[in-house]
Amino acid sequence: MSAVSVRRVFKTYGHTPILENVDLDIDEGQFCAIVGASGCGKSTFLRMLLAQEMPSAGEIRIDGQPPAREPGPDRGVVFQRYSVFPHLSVRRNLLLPMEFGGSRLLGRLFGPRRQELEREADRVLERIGLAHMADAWPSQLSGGMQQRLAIAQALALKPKVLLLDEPFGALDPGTRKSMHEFLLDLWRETGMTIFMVSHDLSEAFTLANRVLVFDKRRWDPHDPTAFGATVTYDFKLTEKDWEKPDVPAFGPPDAPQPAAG
Ligand SMILES: Nc1ncnc2c1ncn2[C@@H]1O[C@H](COP(=O)(O)OP(=O)(O)OP(=O)(O)O)[C@@H](O)[C@H]1O
Repeated sequence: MSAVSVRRVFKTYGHTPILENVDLDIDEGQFCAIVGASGCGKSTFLRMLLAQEMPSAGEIRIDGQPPAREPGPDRGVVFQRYSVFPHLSVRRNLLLPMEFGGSRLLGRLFGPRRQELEREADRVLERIGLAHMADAWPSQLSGGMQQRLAIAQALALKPKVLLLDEPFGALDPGTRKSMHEFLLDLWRETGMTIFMVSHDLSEAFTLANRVLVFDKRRWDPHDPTAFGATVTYDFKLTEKDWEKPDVPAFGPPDAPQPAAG
């Protein structure tokens, strides 16, 4: 059974089709990058995996079940804009999901298990270059630092499915590279299934082992909103073809091309 199955999913807002006939099987442990033109429905697709939106038609299954409406350790999520708790220190921000993961019924943990988690949190903070800020408030961190913390927070739960919506967009190139390595290490360690929306093709092809291109198959020049997007290319990469393949430019197939000069 696929970890995630998407069967003939359509999504419409009002009368406007956004996605049409998306049909996918994602294996457990696959790292799927989702790329496509702005506004083609990539975030909408992620929101359907989170059950924040329902398909207008078709169905989505995660481990054979419809995606749960409640957030839980089965799915972690990171959005482009960092979303950490402003009233908790950096260390507490990281400990909170760890405690939640380790003690779902009992609430806060105490004793040796808690000390173990604190040591684990400190190791992660060291790893993401925030050890010196462990006792600071999020407001004292730069945007890039806050995003690193948000990513580490989502990963702390070791979710089965991780959903990333442009998670590295706001990071400087050096930080971005070290967060790429951090994510890849955790992916290899945990074998979680990852969906990552990215506008950066090289990032998509460097990190993921499957790249889904969302685009419109049909295009009405008189009404650009007449048709929704679907998966037009599905690149399954092996270690050997980790190099970026020749990917066509995004855009509707029959859209007028900009005039040269
Ligand atoms: N709640 C909503 N109600 C109505 N229209 C919406 C809603 N959410 C998204 N849309 C529209 O659906 C389309 C797809 O939006 P979405 O954010 O999924 O695109 P995207 O591919 O993630 O874009 P970007 O790359 O720019 O982030 C857009 O035209 C957007 O305006």
